[in-house]
Amino acid sequence: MKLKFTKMHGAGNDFVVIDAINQQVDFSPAQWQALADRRFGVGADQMLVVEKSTQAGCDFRYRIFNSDGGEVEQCGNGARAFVKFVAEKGLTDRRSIAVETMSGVISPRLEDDGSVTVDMGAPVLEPALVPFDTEGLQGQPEGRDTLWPLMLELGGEKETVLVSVLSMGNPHAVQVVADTETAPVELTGPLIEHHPHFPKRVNAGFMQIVDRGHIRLRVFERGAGETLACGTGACAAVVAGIRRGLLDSPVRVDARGGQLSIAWAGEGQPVYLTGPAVTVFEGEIELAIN
Ligand SMILES: N[C@H](CCC[C@H](N)C(=O)O)C(=O)O
Repeated sequence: MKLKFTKMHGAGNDFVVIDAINQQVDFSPAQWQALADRRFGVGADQMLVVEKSTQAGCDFRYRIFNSDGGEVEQCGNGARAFVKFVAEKGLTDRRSIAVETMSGVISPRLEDDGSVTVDMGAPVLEPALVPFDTEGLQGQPEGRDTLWPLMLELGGEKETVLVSVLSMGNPHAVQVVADTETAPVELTGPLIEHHPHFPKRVNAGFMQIVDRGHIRLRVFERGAGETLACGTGACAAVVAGIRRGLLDSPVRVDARGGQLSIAWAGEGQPVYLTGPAVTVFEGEIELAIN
């Protein structure tokens, strides 16, 4: 079957965006993986699916599939591409929309300068809801945050990393490192992603504090590996840094693929993510796997 898609990115985190209102889209994990493959398919970190919402007050439903084929709860960079896509395709004449996701309603808004600001909702800080199993772990309070020790096994060597754990609808484990460029992201990222204390796996963030309003961030994403930017990862890192007393809102986040800005007014308040959304090309693909 032929599928129309739009290739987009948000600060280098790249997406295949699909209108499932005017096309029939019902793929298996294997088909999503095939679409995301950078050699045999279109190639993307995530696939974003646009549907009509049945939820009162919502304009659209937004489904997200990682390049490993798994459906997930949230994607911040994708939310910016989503609102640009529906505006460009004439699926709405509104610049600010309410979008239903697996983890609740988010509200992206197209700004006059072409950037997009997304109300990502409030962070979830209760470990059990992340979900994170704290059984057998001794948390260490730091400010209003708690640092949790994760034991990692690396080539027979044991290493413990201290992480902040929270959810932006999807799970995040964030650690502070001296220098993101020399941080062992490729080595420890997968070990954290698959750590047994995270029953749904986890996105692993590596944050370098530049000053109280500026961080550098790399994220080894659940189900996608390291990406050039992670919107929910940027939200999680800034929330963790503010709770630890290391950062003041708003915070500039330098990802490898571009710059994001995060604002958070504190406990119970929504996190605002601002950044670019770029359309790269339109395409059509005949999906071989049925
Ligand atoms: N890999 C993430 C989903 C994509 C998040 C990221 N691309 C963003 O911009 O938030 C997860 O499994 O939770």
